[in-house]
Amino acid sequence: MIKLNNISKIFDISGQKLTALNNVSLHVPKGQICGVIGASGAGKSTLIRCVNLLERPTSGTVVVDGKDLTLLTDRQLISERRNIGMIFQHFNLLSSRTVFDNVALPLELAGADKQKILQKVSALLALVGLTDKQDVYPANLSGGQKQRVAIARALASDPKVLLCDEATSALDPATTQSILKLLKEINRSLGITILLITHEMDVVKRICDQVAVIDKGNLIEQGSVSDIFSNPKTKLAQDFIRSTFHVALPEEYLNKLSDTPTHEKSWPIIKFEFTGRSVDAPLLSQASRKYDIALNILMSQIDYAGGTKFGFTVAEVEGDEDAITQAKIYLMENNVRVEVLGYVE
Ligand SMILES: Nc1ncnc2c1ncn2[C@@H]1O[C@H](COP(=O)(O)OP(=O)(O)OP(=O)(O)O)[C@@H](O)[C@H]1O
Repeated sequence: MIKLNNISKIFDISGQKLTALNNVSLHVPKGQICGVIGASGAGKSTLIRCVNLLERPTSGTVVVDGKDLTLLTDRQLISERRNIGMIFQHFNLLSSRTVFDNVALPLELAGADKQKILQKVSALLALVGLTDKQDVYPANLSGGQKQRVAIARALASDPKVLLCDEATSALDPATTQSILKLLKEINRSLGITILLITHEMDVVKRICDQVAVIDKGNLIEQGSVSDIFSNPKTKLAQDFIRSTFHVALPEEYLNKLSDTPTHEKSWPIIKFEFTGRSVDAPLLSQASRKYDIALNILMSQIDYAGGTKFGFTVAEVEGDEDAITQAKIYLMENNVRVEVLGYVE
């Protein structure tokens, strides 16, 4: 549905060339949700803006629903853009218009009659759960409600594609979850293809089918969410996945932690990280039994993304030094990442 072929975008800033996108190719099949993740300045906004030619690529082609947008006249482009809805981090609602009138705007611009507008806007407000807010002005809405209005407005022209530019970055975690749920519902019920950009792997984990990692204008890794989560190849992808887990040891342990064992009963605190490649078996119990070591679990977070189980467990490991080494080797052989965080008495 979306095909970016060898897109490059070079900005000219007072004679200085800045390559924001370097030969990027991305294909999002119909009905899929694809997330592009990257750090600040990586080129995410430029990439998503190239899809509806808000930003015209310096080279490469943009094909949406079989049409190469780079070949269209301005007039044809305006018409084709009706197929591509877009929502933004800061909602971009018109403050002088009510909720109803904001959603009605694209229909008015397309010359729809009053009856059609009433019917369509009412249905969209019901879809996003804002029927009771139709006469309210944006200033009197919460961030989540504003984004719902923006989603309804983006859907008014029955787009085939929805572009989401950091759509949840200005929202608190609970509201983020509710907006992501709404986007997933829209994707499923209306079959809309979604391309979103984000700097949070949590967003990708929640709703995406595919993910692409962008770094300094280059797409350095892409694939299905389950593939990338189970076998991230680049350090950046690994770091993004790790960032979805928060290793926060209890204060008491942090204060007692030293880099080296201080005496013979100084036990290691070990982080065991499970990826999709880890053998799906009770590995920690097996290691504990096999090598006669005791695991005092301090924290554990296991999650699923794209059907893959991953996460980590942090434990104080008590036992003979050789036994602990053997257990570590056993776990590593089963694709568990093992990291000694320090030692406690
Ligand atoms: N209109 C522009 N003119 C000149 N340079 C630009 C323009 N838009 C973006 N850039 C530059 O292109 C690079 C990529 O910017 P972009 O906004 O796409 O990154 P991003 O990943 O979306 O970052 P953020 O998450 O901070 O929004 C940056 O170095 C930025 O300064």
